[in-house]
Amino acid sequence: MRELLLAVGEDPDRTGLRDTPARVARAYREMFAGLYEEPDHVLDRTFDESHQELVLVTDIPLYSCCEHHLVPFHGVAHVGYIPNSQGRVTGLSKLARLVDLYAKRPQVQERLTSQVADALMRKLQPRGAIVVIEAEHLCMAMRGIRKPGARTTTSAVRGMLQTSATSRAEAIELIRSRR
Ligand SMILES: Nc1nc2c(ncn2[C@@H]2O[C@H](COP(=O)(O)OP(=O)(O)OP(=O)(O)O)[C@@H](O)[C@H]2O)c(=O)[nH]1
Ligand SMILES: [Zn+2]
Repeated sequence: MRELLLAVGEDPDRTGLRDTPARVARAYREMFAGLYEEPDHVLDRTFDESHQELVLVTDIPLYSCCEHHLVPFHGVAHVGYIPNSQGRVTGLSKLARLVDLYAKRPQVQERLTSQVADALMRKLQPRGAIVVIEAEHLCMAMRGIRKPGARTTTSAVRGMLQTSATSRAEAIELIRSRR
């Protein structure tokens, strides 16, 4: 970080910047903590609720970091799944924890979206999963093309939510009509 400050023409020894490299190191440790966490552990505890229809958590706030520019992208994630025939469900907070874990890595939005869906499929073996992420990329807002407000939507749909048009339509409708 000291080298970086020098490279942009700053004086890393001036009072305001003296603690910055260590401060940024601590901030990065937090922002990229997901690199050191095991996603499957998030979903270790499940409950047998014999619920076999859609479970959907919408508007999970999301902060991640674009791996191309190392600047933030932020928005919301909607995460849903249809439990398997045993009705194995996870705690609702775990869906948000999963989003957080993968968001706290250098990311691209597409990979973040599919990683969450794939972790759900792997661990819960649900009949289907859907993840939709809507985000604004600051690398497109504050620099470069400079289009603040432009929003990117990505989706990852697996299993029955991919193959059954009715199931997918129900989930999409619930995501669209929220609030
Ligand atoms: N697919 C995808 N692209 C992203 C994401 N975040 C940032 N980008 C894009 O990554 C691309 C990197 O393009 P480059 O041409 O290598 O970099 P650049 O010269 O800084 O590009 P500009 O942003 O167009 O100025 C840009 O088009 C970004 O908009 C993401 O999550 N997914
Ligand atoms: Zn970027």
